[in-house]
Amino acid sequence: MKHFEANFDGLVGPTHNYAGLSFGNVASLNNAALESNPRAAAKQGLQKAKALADMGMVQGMLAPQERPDLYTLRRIGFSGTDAEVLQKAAKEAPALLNACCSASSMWTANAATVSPSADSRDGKLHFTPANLVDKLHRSIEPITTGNILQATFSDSRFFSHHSHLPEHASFGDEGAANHTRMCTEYGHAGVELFVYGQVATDPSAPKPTKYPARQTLEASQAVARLHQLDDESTVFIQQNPGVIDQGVFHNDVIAVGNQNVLFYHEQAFLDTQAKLDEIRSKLNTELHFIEVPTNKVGIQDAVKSYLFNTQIITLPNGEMAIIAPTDCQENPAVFAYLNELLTLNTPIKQVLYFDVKQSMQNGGGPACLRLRIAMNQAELAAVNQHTLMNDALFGRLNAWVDKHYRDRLSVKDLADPQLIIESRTALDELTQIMKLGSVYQFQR
Ligand SMILES: NCCC[C@H](NC(=O)CCC(=O)O)C(=O)O
Repeated sequence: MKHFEANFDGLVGPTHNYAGLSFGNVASLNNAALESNPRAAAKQGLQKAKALADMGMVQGMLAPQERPDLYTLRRIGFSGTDAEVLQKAAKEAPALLNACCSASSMWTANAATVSPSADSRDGKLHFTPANLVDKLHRSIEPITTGNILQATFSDSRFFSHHSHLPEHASFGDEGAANHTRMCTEYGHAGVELFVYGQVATDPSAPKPTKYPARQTLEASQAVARLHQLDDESTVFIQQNPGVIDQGVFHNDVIAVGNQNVLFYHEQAFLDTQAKLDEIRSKLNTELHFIEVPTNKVGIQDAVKSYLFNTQIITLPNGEMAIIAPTDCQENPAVFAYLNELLTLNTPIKQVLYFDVKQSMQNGGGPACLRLRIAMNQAELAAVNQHTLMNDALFGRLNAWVDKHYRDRLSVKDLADPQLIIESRTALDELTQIMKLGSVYQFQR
């Protein structure tokens, strides 16, 4: 049966804004208080998704979440009408209001960890929504994420959905941003790499000192157990704490894999050589470990340009391409490296640049915007077909964005009660376009 890797991109929500919510994420902090353009953000994401579909890739979209999150605001004691809840929160706890308004679910690399059926003992495709406990504004995502994933991958003959891990720092889980998979063919058993930032149950183990390590080994191991993966098909790698302290808040800011290619910075991991040997022993095939040295691209350039937050995709002709943000073109060291990479006799034969600056300004590159799902033809046929990108969906979603989204939004606009009405009207219509049913609380 045919098998391939699908990308499901997060549709940017109507409240996309810059609130400086992510300590340890340099772009989020540096761009706090910048005015955003939700309409442009959504359209940049749609352009990238459509371009991949046009290249013959399987491309889907995942719906955004309902924001402002009035349920959380009520849960923490703000009462009255919707408008009163917003006004009181804006006055008494503006930082909490900001956290309840983020469109951060757009970064679907953090929505969940996904293991394909080829790797799991029960032969099903497994999903575990990430609990995202390290950041308040993201910790309110997993329940609705689970609803959206179940509405998109609903057929229980093929798909197995788990609940998110316990909501405690010991199980800090950021989903696929800290997970990559190596394989020969997408439909054959591969090796799943789980990259963690700290060991929660061992206080003496290495960890960053300045910024948080969002992913724990305990969380990664729990996901591997839930997904029925064997020791032989998993490798657990610790991220270098030193790079977390320089702004590498997820592994996908410093490494990315596709099939038999692992593209990573020389400083990305601890015990690099031993871990590469382990991958080699567990995946017996020709592997391309493309290590980028510090003297060619420093950590600051990697973080600023998001060289590793690129998507490496296998095109229908079998060649690989890198989908990079235009920020990589604008950084001389990174641009020179990417041009050199194309001459290095690796499977990567082209680099395509996309403007995703609205997302980049919050620390999300092309890879953050997508959730990868390796699947086969039968599984694809079981997916909600109204979520799959094609000319019709692209047209409908662009028209939907034009109709409902603002072209500027600043943090002070988040208390505007009109924004809730606009957002709910838009999402209600979206659930009809994508035939999702009632995934949002306001619809239940
Ligand atoms: N995978 C990319 C995730 C980026 C995301 N940024 C944010 O949430 C920034 C939100 C803000 O600051 O308004 C994060 O850090 O988790």
